[in-house]
Formats: sequence, structure tokens, C-alpha cells
Amino acid sequence: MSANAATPREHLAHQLAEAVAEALRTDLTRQARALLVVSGGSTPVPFFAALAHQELAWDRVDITLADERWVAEDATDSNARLVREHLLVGKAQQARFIPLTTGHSTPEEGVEEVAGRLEQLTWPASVVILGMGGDGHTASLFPDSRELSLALATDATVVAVRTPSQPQARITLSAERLHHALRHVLHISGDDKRTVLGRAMSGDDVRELPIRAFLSCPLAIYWAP
Ligand SMILES: O=C1O[C@H](COP(=O)(O)O)[C@@H](O)[C@H](O)[C@H]1O
Repeated sequence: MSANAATPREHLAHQLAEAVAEALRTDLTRQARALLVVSGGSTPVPFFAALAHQELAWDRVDITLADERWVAEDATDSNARLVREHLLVGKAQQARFIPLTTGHSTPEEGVEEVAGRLEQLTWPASVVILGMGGDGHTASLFPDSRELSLALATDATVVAVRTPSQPQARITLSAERLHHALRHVLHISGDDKRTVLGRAMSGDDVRELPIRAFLSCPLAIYWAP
């Protein structure tokens, strides 16, 4: 591989960016606005960078998150900050971003306001892009979240979650709301996550590996080593 050649993860990120951009373009031919739901964490960074430079009517695109830590928007672990720094740049800076946090001190106090914001958007979303952790969580549907059963079953748009394995309180789109999309993508990398996904595919206990709630969406899997 030459010094300038893309890594497999960068190559995958470009393929995903092209597919998502094409999906948005298609939906924008028949509707005034289109909604893109993205995940946070480290995996999406090269995808955001590639998507930000795609040619499309970004001024008619709304972008929100699958989940968020209840932290200030400028905190280093804020998913909103990640989106602002890596996706809302280049051509994509014309998109409208809808964050999942408010000025309230807890997500329980903020859920109603966030739900109100999200209800204004164009559902079904054009694309929901999920990530996955090594524990099989997706969005903030963690195996040890106290509110996991609620988040899997409720028809509410968002749920405040407290998770013993995680340092911060979080807010997550509910499983039902995450299902409300025309296309679903799982974007992951590394052998460890491939192994977790294999386990998820060979069982059915959603509480053990919450990603199982989305395996039959259908789900397009974008994986690189
Ligand atoms: O906590 C989170 O983790 C997952 C996976 O993140 P990654 O760093 O392993 O890519 C992510 O999908 C989710 O949005 C985020 O809040």
C-alpha cells in the first residue's frame, strides 16, 4: 500500500458516504426535507469527513443523533461536538443540526423538550446509521441500562438512561424511533466487533446484546478490519 492509499476503514467510510448521500438525494426528489440520524463514538469520524464533501442539497437536510451523553455541547465526549467538528463542515455546513441536549441539569428533565424538537422533523428518517460497542450496545441501549426495557418497548421518541457501566447519564432515541427509517446501516470496524456481531446473529436475547433489536430492519452492515 502506498503512503497515500486509503486504509480499509477510510475506504469503507467513503463507500458509506456515497451510499448515504445517494439516499438523501433520492429522498429529496420527492420530499421537501430529509432526515439523517447518525451515531457518535470514534468509528464515524472518517465517514463524517467523507460525507461532508458530498454534493447534495444540504440546506434541505436535518441531522440528529441516535444518542448523546448528558454533557455540555463543547465537552470532549459530546457527540454533538463530534458532529459539528467533523460533519458540519465543507458542503454539509448548510445542513440543520438538531442536538439531543438542553439546558436542563438532567436528561429526565430535558426529554420532553428534546422529543418536541424531534417530532418536528421529517419521519421516517432517510437513513439511521447505528454504531455498536463491544458489549453489543447500540445508540445508548446498553445491556446494563436501567431503562433498557423501557427504551426497547416505549413509543416515546427519546428516553433518559442511567447505565452503571457508563460515567454519564445519557439520552437515546427509543428503539421504536430508531426503527422509523427508510434505511438502516450498522457501521463498525475491527475483529472484536465482528465477533460480537456474529454472537448477536446467532442468538435472540435483545437484553443481552441490544444490537439484536435491529438485525432484521433490514440492516446494511458496513465493516472493515
Ligand atoms: O457510546 C457510544 O458508543 C457507540 C460505539 O462507539 P465507538 O467509539 O465504538 O464507535 C456509538 O455508536 C454511540 O453513538 C456512542 O454514544
